[in-house]
Amino acid sequence: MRVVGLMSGTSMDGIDAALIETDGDEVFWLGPAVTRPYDAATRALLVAAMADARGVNARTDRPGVLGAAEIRITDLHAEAVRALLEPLRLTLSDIDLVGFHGQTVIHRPDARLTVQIGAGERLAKSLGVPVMADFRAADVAAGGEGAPLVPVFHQALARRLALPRPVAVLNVGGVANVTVLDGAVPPIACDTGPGNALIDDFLFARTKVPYDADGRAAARGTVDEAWVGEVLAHPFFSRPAPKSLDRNDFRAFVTGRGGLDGLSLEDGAATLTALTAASVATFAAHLARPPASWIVAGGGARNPTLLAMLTARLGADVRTADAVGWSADALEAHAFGYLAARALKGLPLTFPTTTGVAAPMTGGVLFRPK
Ligand SMILES: Nc1ncnc2c1ncn2[C@@H]1O[C@H](COP(=O)(O)OP(=O)(O)OP(=O)(O)O)[C@@H](O)[C@H]1O
Ligand SMILES: CC(=O)N[C@H]1[C@@H]2OC[C@@H](O2)[C@@H](O)[C@@H]1O[C@H](C)C(=O)O
Repeated sequence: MRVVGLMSGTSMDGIDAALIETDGDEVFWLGPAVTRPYDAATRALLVAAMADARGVNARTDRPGVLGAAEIRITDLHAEAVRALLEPLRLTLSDIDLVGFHGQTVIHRPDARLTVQIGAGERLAKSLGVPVMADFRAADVAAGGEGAPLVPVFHQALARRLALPRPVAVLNVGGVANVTVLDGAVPPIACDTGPGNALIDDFLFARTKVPYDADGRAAARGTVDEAWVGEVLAHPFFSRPAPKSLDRNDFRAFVTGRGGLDGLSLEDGAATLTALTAASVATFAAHLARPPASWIVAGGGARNPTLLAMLTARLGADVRTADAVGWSADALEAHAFGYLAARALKGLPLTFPTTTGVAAPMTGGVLFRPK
């Protein structure tokens, strides 16, 4: 199948669209990708939608601006698909399926609630292509964490890699999540803690620049190790996998810990970057067999200061997804193309060791164009 995967992650920076060829088991081709950044108005609408989402009790509730945000992002996803295909001289009739993650606005697996806005039916109608959406709902309804979903894709990709095992694939988006692959054993996976979200928020509050470009501010700063240690004392970090996070959970991690107000821009950025690296190292320290090789994807792979801190704190080989022939920027979009193909075939997406669901299960909701 030739599938377009679509991801709009917790950083709310835009939409990634990527082509993939797969039968839902093997990955035959990781194709080209595009990123369509959100404009300021869309980002503001999503921030407002996330605030309104706190009033959601059922998956179908759309209070406040949620309904408007859902239509806006659905139409932007349709544009992203067209923008991906046009330069490749492909048309929509060349595409078998679209995997549409949508935008997470609330994730509370403890309350069996996770909502990704994005109207599958509207997208299928607009594109004239079947759309697989709502990937997390079935797992959460069955008592799973609903995240991470990418481990089964990491496992398929890593089969071909000649790297010392165990291999860990670390995605550093707004939230960071990891998959540990160790031979035939099912992958162990979970969210590890903050990825870039706290760094982004801190940089924006201080400078109105939305992220620490190339980790430059952090590279000049000194880490407040005591603060990092205090945050890591939060029970989330010692809880064994599986476990997942909502972007809003981070507030609880840092509240009441003195904040970083007294630190310079550089020291604050260094401390938050170290927190991301240290939370990954804390996870690794709890494993029976710590990974020998780490592959880093997501926006964090572009941050050399973070990569250096990960190398230092993990004491293992750390390389980027690009360095092993994958795409650090498009890996999640590729993943949702792969997951869509699996879901179409009824193959499992989630497992007891990835989301804590009782038995392997498939997911996704298929929308056919009328
Ligand atoms: N050159 C760079 N230097 C430092 N950080 C960068 C760079 N490029 C991207 N980033 C970081 O990566 C973030 C975007 O990462 P990514 O697109 O992987 O997140 P996401 O997919 O939205 O999140 P998630 O995986 O949590 O859903 C940006 O917000 C920024 O913090
Ligand atoms: C609820 C939700 O959208 N979670 C995202 C988020 O962003 C990163 C991390 O937290 C991960 O668990 C998940 O996305 C990836 C793609 C996943 O499900 O594998």
